[in-house]
Amino acid sequence: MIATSSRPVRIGSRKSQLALVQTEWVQAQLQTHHRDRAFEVVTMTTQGDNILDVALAKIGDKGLFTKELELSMLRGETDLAVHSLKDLPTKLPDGLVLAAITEREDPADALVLGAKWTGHTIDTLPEGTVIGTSSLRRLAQLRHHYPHLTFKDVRGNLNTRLAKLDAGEYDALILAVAGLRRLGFGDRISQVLPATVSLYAVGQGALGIECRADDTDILALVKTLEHPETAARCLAERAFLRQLEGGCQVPIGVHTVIENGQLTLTGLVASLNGQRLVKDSLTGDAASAEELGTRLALKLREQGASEILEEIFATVRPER
Ligand SMILES: NCc1[nH]cc(CCC(=O)O)c1CC(=O)O
Repeated sequence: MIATSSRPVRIGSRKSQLALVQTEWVQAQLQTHHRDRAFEVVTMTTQGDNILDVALAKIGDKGLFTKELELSMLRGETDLAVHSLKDLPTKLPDGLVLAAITEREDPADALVLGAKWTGHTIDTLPEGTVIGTSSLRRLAQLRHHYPHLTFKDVRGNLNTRLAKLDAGEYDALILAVAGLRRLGFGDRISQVLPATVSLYAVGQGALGIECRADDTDILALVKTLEHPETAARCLAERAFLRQLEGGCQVPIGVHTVIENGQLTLTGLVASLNGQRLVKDSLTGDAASAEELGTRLALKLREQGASEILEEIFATVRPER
């Protein structure tokens, strides 16, 4: 007799190539850990996949890439969802939880140069070179360090962006190392940007698995994929962001390391023009990761981050 629990576990995913590669990896991992269960992938389009003509920074809404996946779990049509952790809002809808965080790829940002700039680094690119990025975080930090470069918004999936670079619309792009490597474009990386140039996005390079809070069966299945060190780092980063954000995208970057159980979190809040950067670090027990994140956020607020954030909320808060 087939038990009810042998019904396939349904994994929700976006349809983008990167999302599918990530979800299929999670599916394969779950299958290895739970050979007696069946796992199937259910794909869906999210709001963020449809809005391709508006600069992402101007869309204040949280959860653009996650909402449809969450609604499907709440309706009982899927059992879990796989997200790029950096796209998952720091506050989840009632009834859903972040059940596991998987091992992180390199969380850094990468410089991808157009063919005519081969041999250059971000430091040697001349005045007026056009850099494509759609992230306020990358924009603010790079404007700060390289005011002579020109920045231009770029949208679309990774393939589209690389095609635009190759067509000469940009001289270079800044993209996450993780996404490039996962899609087999690791050889396009010209330079991995050091923390002195660009602090990464909260959760960048890690996958977040979300499920219903009361689904003990799925919670237990998914927990087997958790990577404790990545989880501690990302929980600190997410607590930091949660304390600072106020309903729209802001230039916030982080860097985390764990050594002998001690977690060091570096965080940065920047003004949009990159002229003001507030940056500091805290070290504490990795077991109290979230508390560390919150404390660092409050510390930055005391150092001027609150003024920067208020100014940004006043400028880019979307009209509704
Ligand atoms: N915002 C888009 C996005 N969401 C996740 C990744 C890939 C990297 C990751 O897993 O963090 C990317 C692309 C990018 O930022 O270059």
